[in-house]
Amino acid sequence: MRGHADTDAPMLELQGLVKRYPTGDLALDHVDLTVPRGQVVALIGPSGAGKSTLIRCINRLVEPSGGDVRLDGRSLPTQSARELRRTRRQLGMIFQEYALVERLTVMENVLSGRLGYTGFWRSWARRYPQADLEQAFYLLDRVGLTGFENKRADALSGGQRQRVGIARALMQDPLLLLVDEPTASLDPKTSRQIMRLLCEICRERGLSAIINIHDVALATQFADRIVGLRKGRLVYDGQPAGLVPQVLTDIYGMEDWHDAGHEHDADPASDAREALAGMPSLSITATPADTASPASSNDTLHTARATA
Ligand SMILES: Nc1ncnc2c1ncn2[C@@H]1O[C@H](COP(=O)(O)OP(=O)(O)OP(=O)(O)O)[C@@H](O)[C@H]1O
Repeated sequence: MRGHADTDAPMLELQGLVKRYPTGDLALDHVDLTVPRGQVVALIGPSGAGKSTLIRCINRLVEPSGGDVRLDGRSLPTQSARELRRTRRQLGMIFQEYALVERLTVMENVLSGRLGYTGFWRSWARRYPQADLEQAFYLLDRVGLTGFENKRADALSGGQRQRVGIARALMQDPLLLLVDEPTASLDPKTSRQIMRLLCEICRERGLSAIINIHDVALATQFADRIVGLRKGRLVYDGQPAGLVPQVLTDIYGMEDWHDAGHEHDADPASDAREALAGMPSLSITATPADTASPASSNDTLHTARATA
């Protein structure tokens, strides 16, 4: 890994983060979150909870309305455009829709991760330093795409495209990965493979990540920590094992979570069985609501629980 800062600060700190859109929607309502180095956080919550907004406020694709975002000790909201460009190099973004350049090859797409370092003209002339080329080959091998270097992006499957997206983000040598619904367009088996790959790579590299993901089973299986958002507020912050039915109700609202496992068990498709094997959150056994306490003492949790 190259060029990482060496401070004792947490990798990411959100302090009282607020986002109110011009329409009046309050998407984030004073969110506090600290992510240490090397931790993989899954961000879950119902549609409209503010997950994408939170991810985008970190790299200022969406401008926060209030509060602070600190990356490795440096505050982002006040950075000038020039400083922000530099900071964004250190934030690897992986999108649901891959955001590849369709007519470029896999190798060119991966190398575009170095754009922020190499400069436009050098990239345009396709003159990348040897070290970047070697790194791109290495990363393509790591994500399982050796031999695909010269394929055009538009000739790839969804899973292969997401692997390119991961390699491209890693090419930036980021401090933090921001991952927005990486599996939303993928089948269950591919989703699981992609989530496993992402989390393995983070662990290998000591890389922190925030992954916005709808699939609670994948989140609990692969992430170190779960953060649940509801109506822009943090209502769960703790271990995957703490996602008991009462907590799921706090996050998503009323539902019979005990039935969820049975539905999945009944799925006849073998891919789905493979994808769903060993899902901790969906093999939940009945836990009395009054003993179901998440691993966090976050105050907003109790507020939200009271209103759930
Ligand atoms: N560009 C926008 N302008 C106005 N309101 C917005 C905008 N983007 C999001 N919102 C609102 O902000 C709230 C949070 O939206 P956001 O997309 O962050 O939620 P989400 O949890 O990512 O949802 P989903 O899981 O459906 O993607 C919602 O009420 C949404 O309608």
